Amino acid sequence: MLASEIRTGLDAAIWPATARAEPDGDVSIGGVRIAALAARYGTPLQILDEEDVRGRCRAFRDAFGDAEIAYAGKAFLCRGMASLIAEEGLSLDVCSDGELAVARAVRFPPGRVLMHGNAKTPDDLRAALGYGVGRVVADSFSEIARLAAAPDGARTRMLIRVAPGVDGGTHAALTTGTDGQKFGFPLSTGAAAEAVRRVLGQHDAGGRGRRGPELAGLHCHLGSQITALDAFEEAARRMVALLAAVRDEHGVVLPELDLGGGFGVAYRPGEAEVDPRELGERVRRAVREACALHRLPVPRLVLEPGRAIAAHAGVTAYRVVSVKRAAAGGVLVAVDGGMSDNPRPGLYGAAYTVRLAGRRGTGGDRAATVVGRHCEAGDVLVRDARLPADVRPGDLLAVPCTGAYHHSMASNYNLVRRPPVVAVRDGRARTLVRRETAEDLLARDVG
Ligand SMILES: Cc1ncc(COP(=O)(O)O)c(C=O)c1O
Ligand SMILES: N[C@@H](CCCC[NH3+])C(=O)O
Repeated sequence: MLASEIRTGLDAAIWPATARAEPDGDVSIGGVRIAALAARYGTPLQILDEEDVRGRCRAFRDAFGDAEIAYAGKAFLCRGMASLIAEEGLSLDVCSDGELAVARAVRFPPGRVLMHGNAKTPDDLRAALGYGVGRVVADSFSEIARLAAAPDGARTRMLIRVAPGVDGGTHAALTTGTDGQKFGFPLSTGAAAEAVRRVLGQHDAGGRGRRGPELAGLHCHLGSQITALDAFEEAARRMVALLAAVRDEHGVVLPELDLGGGFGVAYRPGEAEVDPRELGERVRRAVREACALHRLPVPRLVLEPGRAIAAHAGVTAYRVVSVKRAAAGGVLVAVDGGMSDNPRPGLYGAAYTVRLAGRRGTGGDRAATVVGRHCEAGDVLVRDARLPADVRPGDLLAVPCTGAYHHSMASNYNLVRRPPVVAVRDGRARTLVRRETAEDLLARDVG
């Protein structure tokens, strides 16, 4: 056991920073016990450790010096989270007018908002330009033309999203830096250089000064849940080479280089995870060295971590509804949530750990599969789990590392109501997002 594990009784690499195993078998987070939270808010319940989020924001800021750290809101966004991100001095990456509406609701500083998306709708762009976001990350030639033609277009700043042809070795559905996927302008085909040409070509058209947005720099994002640091280094080198090619062709030194996010986290003990400090050292060194090679000034870096900020802060508490003996041995433990609050096992084969909370189990552990309540045989939350032999209906189970891409990807499948998100800190809990009600479900059903 690691020293940290002995101190908290939990694997610190998996559980939130303030999580503690209590002597009676319960788990507390932010000084509040899961059993107390479940009694007050019901289950399923998504718990967010505020200290954990803040600590990870600071770790990224410390690791990257004067770089801009933009939290990727797609991982988990609500007003409380946006405020916390703003307080910690991070910027915010949004990818829809819906995410922007949340930023707007807390008056997130517009200059620190980046708008992404491979298919931004007219509403997305209107909202971005209307709010005066700091950068729009252009993803297609038609978007470049639309921005040039937009009434507010000339007042915004733009990054061009490049697919640098680097494979981060993650799940195919999460790979976004290679050729042949839908995001960005491929480097290999010359499309990225052509995108730069189009934007800069608008600037001196007819000697009338700049039409369309100012080109602030280049962007790439290799994908998500990547742990190979050499992939980020290689992308940095290729992107700096493109910055140098832009300088050589146009005489323009672009000031910003956004290397995206995608930093992988450990969901289970022993899994690899990106250490922000090591990432910062290696990526900054790769950029510095590439800039020296090309005799370029070092651009201002932007990083966009989503999962690495939010994942570990989240724990989902479920109530056991039934326990069945499984034909293949062990037990099937069915809980009151499932693929509607965590679609990741079904989508990516994602694996989790689970633990009994609220009491101490007896009789040793046995093999268990934790399944959800939905009408699909594939609604499995945790495979290959081990749970106390006496686990029974009414028990609480806690699944760690559910802070990113859980609430944000939750659905109403089977018209199940989405769970609340409750932030905990210093012995207090506060609702960030309340539980959905039957009235909520019926509110849009106007037929
Ligand atoms: C453009 C962009 N930036 C940042 C992220 C955040 O990724 P992650 O949550 O893996 O850090 C994503 C999602 O993969 C993205 O599409
Ligand atoms: N939804 C994915 C991550 C997608 C990243 C967004 N660009 C996941 O849960 O792992």
